[in-house]
Amino acid sequence: MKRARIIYNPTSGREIFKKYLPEVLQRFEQAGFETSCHATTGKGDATEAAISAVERGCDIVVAAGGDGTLNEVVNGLARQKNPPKLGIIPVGTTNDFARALHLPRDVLRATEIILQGETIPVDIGKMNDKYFVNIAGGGRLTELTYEVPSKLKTMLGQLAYYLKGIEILPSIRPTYIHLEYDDQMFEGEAMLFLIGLTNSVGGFEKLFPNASINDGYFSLLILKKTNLADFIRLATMALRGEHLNDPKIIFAKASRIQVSSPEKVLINLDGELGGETPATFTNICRHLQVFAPIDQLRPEDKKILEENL
Ligand SMILES: Nc1ncnc2c1ncn2[C@@H]1O[C@H](COP(=O)(O)OP(=O)(O)OP(=O)(O)O)[C@@H](O)[C@H]1O
Repeated sequence: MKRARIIYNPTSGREIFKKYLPEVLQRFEQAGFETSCHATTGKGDATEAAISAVERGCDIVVAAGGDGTLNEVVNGLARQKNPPKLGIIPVGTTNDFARALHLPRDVLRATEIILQGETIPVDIGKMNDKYFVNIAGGGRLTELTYEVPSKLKTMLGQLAYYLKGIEILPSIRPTYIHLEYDDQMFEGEAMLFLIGLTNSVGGFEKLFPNASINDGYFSLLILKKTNLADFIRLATMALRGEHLNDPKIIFAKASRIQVSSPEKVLINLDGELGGETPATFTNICRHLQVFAPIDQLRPEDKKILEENL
C-alpha cells in the first residue's frame, strides 16, 4: 500500500485547514493511501517532519500551508537524491508557488488534484545550503516579510504586506552589491535583487513573465538605484508586466548566481529570512515531482511534457 504524509501548519493563513483535515484524510484513504498527518509546531518543524516522512518511506508528502511551510517541507525533501512526490494544499497568506502551478485555493479541490496523480517536474533553487521554490531576494524591500506580525496576516491576508511596504517605502536605501550571473556581472548600488523560479511573486503575477518552472533557469531582476518616485512608477509598471525594458532594471536568465557585498545583506528565501551575503544560488533542474493540473499550466511550463513524449 502506498503511503502519504500530510504536513500542515495549523496557523497558516486564516487557519481553516484543521476543519477539513478529517475529510482530506478520508479521501486519501479511499484513494488507497495509508495516510498520516503531522501538525507543525513552529519554525523548522516542517523540515524535520519531511525528513522523517522520507525515512518512513512515504511515497507522497503533502505540504498544507503557505509558502513558508512549503519552503520548509521542500528543505526536508530536496536534499534527497530521489525525493517523494510533493502535493500542495495552499492555505497560507501567500501561496505564490501554488498560484504558479494553477492549484486551487479550495482545500478539497486541491486534494483532488493530488489524488488524480498527475505530476510535473519543477526546478528547485539552492542558496548556499538552503533550498527555495519560488523566490530569493535581497535589499530593504525584501525584508518587509519579516516585519509583518502573524496576527495581522490572519486578519488582513496579503494586504498586510502591502501596507507594510507603503510604510517602509520612504526609508528604502540602495545597497552596494557585486553580482555575477552565468558569465555576466553587475556591480553597483541596487534597491533590490530578485531571483525567481516562477512568474508569480507576492501577488505580482507578471514580474517574470517568461519564467518557466522547469527550464533550469532563474529569472534575475536587479533594480538599480532609483528615487522614490521612480520606484513607485516601476512598481506600477511591474504590476502590468511592463517593467523589463526600463533602463533602471537589469533582467536576465541564469542558472548560477553569486552575490557579495561590502555590507551584510540579508537574503529572503520564499518570504522567510534565509541567510546573508556572500551567497551562491544554483538552479537544481527538475528536481521535484509536484502534483498539478497539467492541462491548466502555462505553455512554457508544459514544454517538458512534450519533450518527454
Ligand atoms: N504551530 C505553529 N505556530 C506558529 N508558527 C508556526 C507553526 N508551525 C509553523 N509555523 C511557522 O509559520 C511560518 C509561516 O507559515 P505559512 O507560510 O504556512 O503561513 P502563512 O500564513 O502563509 O504565513 P506567511 O505569509 O508568513 O508565509 C512557517 O515558516 C513556520 O516556520
